[in-house]
Amino acid sequence: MQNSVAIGYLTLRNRVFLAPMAGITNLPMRIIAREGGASLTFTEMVSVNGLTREGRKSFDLLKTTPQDRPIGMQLFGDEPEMLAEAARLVEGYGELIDINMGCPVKKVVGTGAGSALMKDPAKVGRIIRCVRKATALPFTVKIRTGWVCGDDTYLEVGRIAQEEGCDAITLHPRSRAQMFEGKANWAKLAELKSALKIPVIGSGDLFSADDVVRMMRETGCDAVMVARGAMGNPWLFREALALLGGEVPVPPTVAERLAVARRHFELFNEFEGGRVALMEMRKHLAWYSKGLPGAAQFRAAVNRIEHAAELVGAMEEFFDG
Ligand SMILES: Cc1cc2nc3c(=O)[nH]c(=O)nc-3n(C[C@H](O)[C@H](O)[C@H](O)COP(=O)(O)O)c2cc1C
Repeated sequence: MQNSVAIGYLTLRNRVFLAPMAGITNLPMRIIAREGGASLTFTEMVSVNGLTREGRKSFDLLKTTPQDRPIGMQLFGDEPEMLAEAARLVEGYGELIDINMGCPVKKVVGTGAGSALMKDPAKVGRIIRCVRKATALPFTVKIRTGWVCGDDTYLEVGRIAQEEGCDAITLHPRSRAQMFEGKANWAKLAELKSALKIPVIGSGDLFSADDVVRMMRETGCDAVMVARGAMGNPWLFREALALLGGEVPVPPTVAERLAVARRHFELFNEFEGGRVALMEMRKHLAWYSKGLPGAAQFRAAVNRIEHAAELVGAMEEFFDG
């Protein structure tokens, strides 16, 4: 289970990916996850409206580096032709195209995109047909179980995705109405896996190496995507890979925590610049320090810091001290 997996012509060196997260899986976070062991990462979702109107902000979200490859570019929109046009525009920016059919937030579903598409499998079919014609890149969709509980469309959407030429499908087995409440229903992931021939990627409630192994065993899914569990814990990837390979996972040492937090800050400085780096690191340091003694005081101190050198000092004191 630790071995490679193919999505279309793209071979990934292992089956543990970093999931797309808007506002979080930017370039520094993706590099950190990759150095932790993730074999594939995704951009934050990018609006096809923005891309087709040549919005600089939308193209900025596709910013990547050679060490951040292979990368999946996640698009959101609801118009088949616009999604196809966006797929053509981004073709040179990454290795895989994914369409977001799972986002539950009002701003997105209000436009007919994200999980609103789970209400209309016929439209999903038109979108996939159109995008499939537009790009030769490996192409996937990421879905939820349906719009509301009791009105599941994931099996129908899954079959359509396979028939129309998707190379893989990711399921986060919650309905749109559930948002992030309750538990992800992994039995539905198992059902989708047995219904399809294309690879099925599992998402939902992966917070430890043990969760990753259990999801793969219980559902038979071909790969997994870690989302919230990777925040402040990029060691989850190496721990999961160790456990999948029959080895005992090794938790991070204090020195590793400090080294990775420092590296994360350096990456933010390199790619985003000073002020953004400081602001972004506040969020990540809250995650890196979660559960450690003195975390609350550390967070409060970090939130007052205005200079890079001071932040590094606070990190050294907290993780090393
Ligand atoms: C803050 C946040 C932002 C997210 N943004 C996206 C997104 O842009 N595209 C997407 O397909 N899923 C997005 N997701 C969903 C995750 O990719 C994942 O499917 C979900 O969080 C379940 O996995 P988890 O339990 O491991 O967190 C987001 C989740 C969170 C918590």
